[in-house]
Amino acid sequence: MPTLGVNIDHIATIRQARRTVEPDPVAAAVLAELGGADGITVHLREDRRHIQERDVRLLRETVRTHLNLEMAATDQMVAIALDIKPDYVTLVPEKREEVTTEGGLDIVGQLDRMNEVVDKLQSADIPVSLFIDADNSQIEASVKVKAKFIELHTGRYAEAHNEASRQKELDILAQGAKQAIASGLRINAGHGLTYWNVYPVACIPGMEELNIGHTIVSRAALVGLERAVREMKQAIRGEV
Ligand SMILES: CC(=O)[C@@H](O)[C@H](O)COP(=O)(O)O
Ligand SMILES: NCC(=O)COP(=O)(O)O
Repeated sequence: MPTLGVNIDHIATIRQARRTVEPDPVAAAVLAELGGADGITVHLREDRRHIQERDVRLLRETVRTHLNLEMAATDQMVAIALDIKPDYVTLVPEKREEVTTEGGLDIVGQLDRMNEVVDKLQSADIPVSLFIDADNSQIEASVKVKAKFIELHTGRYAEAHNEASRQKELDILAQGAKQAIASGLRINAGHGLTYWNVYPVACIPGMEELNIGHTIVSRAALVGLERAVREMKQAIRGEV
């Protein structure tokens, strides 16, 4: 079965809603690891809407599993990655106005640039994963640029509205995984996975790691709410 990389971006989203210091993603990473996370994933977006550079620097010091830094393939981000040295980098596409990552990277359309970025990072011993759709030509291009991993974008599978389209998207992911492994790539997957849709993706042969965030942070907010209210009542009574 694949390992679990817990994406803690949306802990930082709550903090940034008030530009305050809580909740701290660094504390969240410790708790995620105590809960069994096999890795910690953060997406340092160019617009810094959630995770901040300070978070990545501190996480580099505190994470005991492995740190996966998701980032756009820009010069600024490459410089940050070379300085902080995460355990691996996942290159992702970014649009400023998007609510969340909308699709996979176009490796085919920017082969030279991807080649350059993958080479810079991997020459510094930072393995690179490319976040792509399970598309034949994008997988071939990922092999050409010599990335160690790809992360299959599971967004379309997650958003499928009925069983038939979900099964169709799952078959596409499984076929992409098969092609990638046969070409020597290692495979991860993520985006939009939930407690209800994760298992079929976890069963795809050769899947190494699933990166999951939003659903875990959402559930944490609900399962932790009763205790949080109880503790505030105690605080009001001067008991904590
Ligand atoms: C690339 C990816 O799937 C994650 O980084 C996800 O996008 C979480 O971050 P956002 O919610 O900011 O998109
Ligand atoms: N790369 C996917 C990821 O890190 C988490 O995505 P999500 O579970 O927050 O949709």
